Amino acid sequence: SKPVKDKEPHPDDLIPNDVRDPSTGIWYKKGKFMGKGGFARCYELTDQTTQKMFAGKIVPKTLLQKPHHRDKMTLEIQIHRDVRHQHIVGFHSYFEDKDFVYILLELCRNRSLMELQKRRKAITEMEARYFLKQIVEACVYLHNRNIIHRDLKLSNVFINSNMEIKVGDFGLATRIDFQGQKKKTLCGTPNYLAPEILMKKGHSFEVDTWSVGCIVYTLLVGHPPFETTKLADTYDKIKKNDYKIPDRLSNSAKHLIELMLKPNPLQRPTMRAILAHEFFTSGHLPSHLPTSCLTMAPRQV
Ligand SMILES: COc1cc(C(=O)NC2CCN(C)CC2)ccc1Nc1cc2c(cn1)c(C)nn2-c1cc(Cl)cc(-c2ccccc2C(N)=O)c1
Repeated sequence: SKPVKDKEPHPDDLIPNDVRDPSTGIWYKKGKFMGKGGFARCYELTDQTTQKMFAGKIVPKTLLQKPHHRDKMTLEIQIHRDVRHQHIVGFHSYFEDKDFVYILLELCRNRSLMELQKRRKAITEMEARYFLKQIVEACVYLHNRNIIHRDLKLSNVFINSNMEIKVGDFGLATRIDFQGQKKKTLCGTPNYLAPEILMKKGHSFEVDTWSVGCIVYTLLVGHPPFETTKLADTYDKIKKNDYKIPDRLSNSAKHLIELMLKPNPLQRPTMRAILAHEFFTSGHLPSHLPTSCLTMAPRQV
């Protein structure tokens, strides 16, 4: 008879309940499992001295054996630890023990735009204006520092307890080393893939504009612009720039989406130009949103 494969220990069981940062001596208690992405599992981690809570991204070193994977993790940490902005997830610290790498990040108690969009489907233009402004401000900051995020998507745009946006997950981010440099490779699959990456034409900052265009479209329409049931068909639609904007959207929203989803990257607006677009002045731009927006549309004034 076939030998019964002894049950793999569940990854949770292997992560200690209490972890210590060797460089500070601070102990953290592992709390609730919050999600997983790529090689990482995310748990609440509480500083035992201050009781401050963090989102702890924990990566087993068994998954970082290949130098290529280790280098990617190192690059993610190097880029994220050097940025600091109101609308970018705060990087607190990172450390490792025998078995794991721990990255302590700003905890966003209202999760991400992915959960909000799943629950709400299409949100109002006023809410989209509010979220888009903060996402683009984070991108202006990153692009000014020659950093391309390359994986802007709903689940990487987090929402804190004040309903403020925090862009996170620098796992596919890269630095431009000189003016005009075009990146040729990208290992990983961004969710909202720009055509120039698909067609391997070399890419730069404009891929972030494309991704943010897909985010705005998805928030206002209720589904992604190029979504199909098969990945090959989605790639086909991206290459053909085959998408439709429903008439119910305002002209300024339609115009902005069309600009951000231009097939030719050189025709897409820079992040700073997006902030100057009439979409932001064509309707109310709230300074805050109530948490009720996570589950229902705000009353239209
Ligand atoms: C209290 O704060 C949170 C609660 C929850 C929560 O209650 N999740 C439950 C969903 C239902 N299941 C059954 C149980 C868990 C999720 C995210 C939170 N906040 C949070 C997460 C964060 C960060 C900051 N804040 C940062 C920075 N990175 N991540 C992060 C990291 C990784 Cl590796 C994966 C994901 C993730 C994975 C898959 C889907 C969604 C996500 C997602 N975007 O939350 C998120």
